[in-house]
Amino acid sequence: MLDRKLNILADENMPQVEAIFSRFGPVTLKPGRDLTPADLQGVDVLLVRSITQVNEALLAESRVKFVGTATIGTDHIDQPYLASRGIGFSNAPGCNADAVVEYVLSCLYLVAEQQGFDPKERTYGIVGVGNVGGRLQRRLQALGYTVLLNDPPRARSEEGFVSLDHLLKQADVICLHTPLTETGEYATQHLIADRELGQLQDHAIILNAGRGPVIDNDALLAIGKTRPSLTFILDVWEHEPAVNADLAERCAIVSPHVAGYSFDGKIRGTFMLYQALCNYLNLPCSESLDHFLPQSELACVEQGELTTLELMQKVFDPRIDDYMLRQTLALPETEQKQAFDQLRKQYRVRREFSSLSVSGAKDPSQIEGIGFKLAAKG
Ligand SMILES: NC(=O)C1=CN([C@@H]2O[C@H](COP(=O)(O)OP(=O)(O)OC[C@H]3O[C@@H](n4cnc5c(N)ncnc54)[C@H](O)[C@@H]3O)[C@@H](O)[C@H]2O)C=CC1
Ligand SMILES: O=C(O)C(=O)[C@H](O)COP(=O)(O)O
Repeated sequence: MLDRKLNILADENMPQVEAIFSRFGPVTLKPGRDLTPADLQGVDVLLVRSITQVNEALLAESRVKFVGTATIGTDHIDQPYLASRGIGFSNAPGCNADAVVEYVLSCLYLVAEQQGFDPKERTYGIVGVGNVGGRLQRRLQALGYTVLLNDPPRARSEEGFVSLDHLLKQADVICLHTPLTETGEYATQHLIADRELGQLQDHAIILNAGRGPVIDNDALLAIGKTRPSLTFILDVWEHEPAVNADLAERCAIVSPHVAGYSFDGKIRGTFMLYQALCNYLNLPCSESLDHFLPQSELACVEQGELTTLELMQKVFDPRIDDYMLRQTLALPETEQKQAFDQLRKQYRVRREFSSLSVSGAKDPSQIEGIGFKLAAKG
C-alpha cells in the first residue's frame, strides 16, 4: 500500500496510461516535446517518450522520484544524473521490437516487388543485434535467408559476427538497429559516413530504423546523388523532427519515426513501466497486460490469391506513412516539424502480424516465419 497518492505526469502519446497508472494517483497528460521545469512542480513520477530530454535542466528543482520512458532507446535520458539524485529509472526494452521487425519486413518486401527481386536471393546485414536486430535475425533465418551480423560489443564474448566493413561490402540489404551513442569505444553517431557508404554494393539497400544520427545524412544524400542504384529506406532522421526534404525525396520509403509504433508495442511499453514502478515501490503487480491489449480485433483471412506482401499490408502498410510524410516536405521548417510530431501523435491503431491468422496458407513455413499465425484447421 502507498502511504500517499503519487502525482504522475505522462506524455500524452501513451495509450492506456491513465487506466494503467491511476492506482498510484492522479495522472496528468502533457505534450512531451514541450515539458518545462514548471510542469514538474509537485510531480513524483515522470513518464516520457523519446522526444523529452530528461536531464538536470528539467529535473533540478523537482521532487521526481521515478522516471520511466516507454521506449527502447534511452539516448534522451541523462541516466548518470538520475543515479546521482537517487531517482529510479526504467525504459521498456523489447516493447516494440516486433513492430520494428515488421516495419523492416514490410518495407523490404515492398521494395522487392517494386524492383522485381526475390527477397530470398539477397544477403541481409544487421548492424546492432540486440532486441530488434536479434528478432530480425531470427525471422530472416526462419525464412531461410542468409544473414550477416555486426555487433562489436557482443563480439567481445560471442562468436558469429563480422566486421562492419565486411558486412557493408557483402550484404545486399543493410539494416541499422544500434542505439545512438556519442562517446565510448562503440560510439554510433555517424557510424555510417562517407567511408562506410563508399563500400556499399551498387544495388545495396540501406535501411535505418534505429536513430537518425547513426547515418551522416549529408553524406547519404551526397552519395545518393552520384550513385542512383542505391536504395534508401529511412524511418529516423538526423535532426528530427526536421526532415531533410532532398534526402527524403531520394529515399524509396520514408516515415516519421514510427517503425516501432504498433498499438501492442505502445501498450507493452506503458505496461513495462507499470511493472517497473511496482518493483521500485515494492508493490505487487496486480494488473495484467492482456487486460489492456485489444484481443477482440484479431482477424482471420484466407490466403487465396493474396501474396505475402498483400497479407503484410492487411496489418501494416508502410506506403501510408510514406505518403503522409511526403505531404509535409514542402512546408516551411517550423510547420514541417509540427507536422512530423502530429503524424506521430495521431498515429493509427496498428496491430502486429501475430494478430492475423492465415488459413489456407500456400507456404505455411513462410507465413509463420514472417510472424503471422496459422489458422487452426477444421
Ligand atoms: N524507429 C523506431 O521506432 C525505433 C527505434 N529504436 C532504436 O533501435 C535501437 C535498438 O533497439 P534494441 O535492439 O531494442 O536495443 P538493444 O540495446 O537491445 O540492442 C542494441 C544492440 O546494438 C549493439 N551495438 C551497440 N553499439 C554498436 C556498434 N557501434 N555497432 C554495432 N552494434 C552496436 C549492442 O551491443 C546491442 O546488441 C534503440 O536503441 C532505439 O534507438 C527502437 C525501437 C523503435
Ligand atoms: O522505443 C524507441 O526507442 C523508439 O524509438 C520509439 O518507438 C519512439 O517512439 P516515441 O517515444 O518517440 O514516441
